[in-house]
Amino acid sequence: MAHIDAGKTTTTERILFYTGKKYKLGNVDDGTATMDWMDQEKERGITITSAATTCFWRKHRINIIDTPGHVDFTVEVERSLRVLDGAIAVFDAQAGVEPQSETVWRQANKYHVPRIAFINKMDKTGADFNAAVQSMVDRLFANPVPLQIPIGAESEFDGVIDLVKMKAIRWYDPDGTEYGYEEIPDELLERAEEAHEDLITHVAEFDEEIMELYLAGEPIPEERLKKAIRKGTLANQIVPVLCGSAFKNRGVQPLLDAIVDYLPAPTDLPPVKGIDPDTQEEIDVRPDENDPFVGMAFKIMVDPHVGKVTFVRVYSGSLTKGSYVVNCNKGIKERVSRLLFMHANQREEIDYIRAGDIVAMVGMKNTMTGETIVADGTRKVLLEKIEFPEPVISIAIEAASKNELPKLSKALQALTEEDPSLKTFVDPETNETILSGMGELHLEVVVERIKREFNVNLRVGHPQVSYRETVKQEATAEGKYIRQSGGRGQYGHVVLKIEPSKDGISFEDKTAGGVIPKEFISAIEAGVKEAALSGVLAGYPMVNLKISLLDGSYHEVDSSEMAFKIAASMAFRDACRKAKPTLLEPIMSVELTSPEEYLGDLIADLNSRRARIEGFENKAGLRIVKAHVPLSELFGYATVVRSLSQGRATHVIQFSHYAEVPEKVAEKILGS
Ligand SMILES: Nc1nc2c(ncn2[C@@H]2O[C@H](COP(=O)(O)OP(=O)(O)OP(=O)(O)O)[C@@H](O)[C@H]2O)c(=O)[nH]1
Repeated sequence: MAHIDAGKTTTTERILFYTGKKYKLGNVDDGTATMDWMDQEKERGITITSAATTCFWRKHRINIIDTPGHVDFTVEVERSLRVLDGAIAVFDAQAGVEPQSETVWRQANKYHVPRIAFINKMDKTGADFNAAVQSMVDRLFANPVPLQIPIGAESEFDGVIDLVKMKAIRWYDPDGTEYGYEEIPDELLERAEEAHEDLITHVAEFDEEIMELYLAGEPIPEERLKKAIRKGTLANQIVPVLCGSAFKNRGVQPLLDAIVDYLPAPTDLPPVKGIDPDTQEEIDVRPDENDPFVGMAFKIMVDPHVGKVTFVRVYSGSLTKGSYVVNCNKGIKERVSRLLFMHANQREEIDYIRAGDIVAMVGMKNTMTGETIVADGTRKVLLEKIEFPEPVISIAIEAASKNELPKLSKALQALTEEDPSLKTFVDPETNETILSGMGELHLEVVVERIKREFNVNLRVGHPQVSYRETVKQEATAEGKYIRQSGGRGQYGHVVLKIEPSKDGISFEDKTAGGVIPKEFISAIEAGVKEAALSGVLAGYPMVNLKISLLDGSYHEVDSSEMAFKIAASMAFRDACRKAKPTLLEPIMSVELTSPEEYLGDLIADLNSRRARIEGFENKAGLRIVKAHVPLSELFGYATVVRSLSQGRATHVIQFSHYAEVPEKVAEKILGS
């Protein structure tokens, strides 16, 4: 995981090369990287989807997911961190911690994922190992502990010093396959000894035995030190730091050693908590092959050769191909016809999987990302869902001719199944198909895929902001849906209160004494939630509402779920109109990095975009500006930054929060 361009894909490629899964070195720059298999990834030189792959090192199986660095594809990072047990955070030795690394670091914190840091690009001009490590402290509040220091930097970079073994490691051929341990060069001995002592004092903070040995001035055996580093890493108390240059084939084998030595095996982890969907009781899901099978689907992909595959992390038990599983979220049975290990763009058929594996399943039809599957006939378990952010930006698309409509709908179904941050719907007013996603690049990539992979000619509108609606005060309203025109009538009657809340939409039944029979309450809730999908101001989805059902009445014969649903929707819309409805817009956090001389112009420009400047920082001779800016003001921003700074400023935009649209601006949006 890392910021865009830190070198994740290059590092992963090297790992595949040295572990023997690939016989030729692939490069991102000439489009031969195996991990970036989608055409657009090769053309754009970025990772878009995260491919899962398996390799072996020192008799350990390592499952790797190479994640994208661009903010528009954070869902890939989110789901990968949700199912992986450890992470390598790759940093650029010259740039240090960059904005997107902060985001992924927070995501890894959320899932308590132990990490190792790899300071890559030690060969690059301006590479500075110590500054990069310090930036982990300053910007990530991490506790980095170097296990290596570099020998030289920039074009002089020539290997690393292993502070655990207290040896130098040097590589002897351009491919980096031959390497060996040597004595530490004299001129670096003093620095290495200081760094070694630093390592020990760090580890001694949480390992008493090492503290005692250290205080007594006794040598600490290598194995003992490694054990302590492993303990600290697993407990997320320290982050071991290594360095190298993936591009120049230096430093990757020790990184593989560190994965084996310091990152957890599935069996090192505490049981995962699940719940029984029927009784809501908590269940411990243990990483034990002999327990019943429990797995989580975390990615759906259409593989060009095998068709639809579902990537599953196995948390417990084992499964053979051809077995039936039960999807506990949907209560349906699915058959797993084939099991595959994916090696980037190749696949290996297997018969049997077990706890800890990450595997591609073929045959499941209805299981979606984030759903739990168990072996048929065993206890049901629900694992915690994966959270995905809401899309903030939309475009209208249209098939160029009617004949292409079936292909378009097939494309949309496949792509939304694959990508939970992509939403699509038909605008009832204009009849246009709307695609909503995380950013301009995200939607651009999706549109290209529809054109190329599904062969649909498309007309594409301009990007639009996904607004939301909410209310500013409390209001109560009544909804009656009563029809008595011969035969069986309709009778639904509810009184609802709505009020602003912090997030989401919640519904509570506050009626007592059966004024409305239980079986209609869920129809009322469904009616309210459906109505909330399009707000009363301009039809945008409503958020941040608490809805209470206060009162109502029913009719012995005429009441039906449908009648209550309609009554609820009427009451809800009426209450919203009374409760000061208001428009919300997505606010993005923008981080600009620029040489001082362009700062004035860039800030003046930001101010013209309703920006709120949050602060300034200095880093490596550059100025960093942090600001909050409404998304509607940011279309085409990249071009402006480029021209105002002669291409020398860079920026990162990511979603921050929703905020009320100022009245003047809202009038314009609603009037249009
Ligand atoms: N000098 C130098 N360049 C490197 C090194 N590693 C990677 N690069 C270059 O940095 C660029 C980005 O590398 P990638 O491996 O695509 O980076 P990434 O982190 O996977 O990028 P995204 O997937 O798009 O987020 C490419 O041009 C690489 O050749 C390195 O060790 N030294």
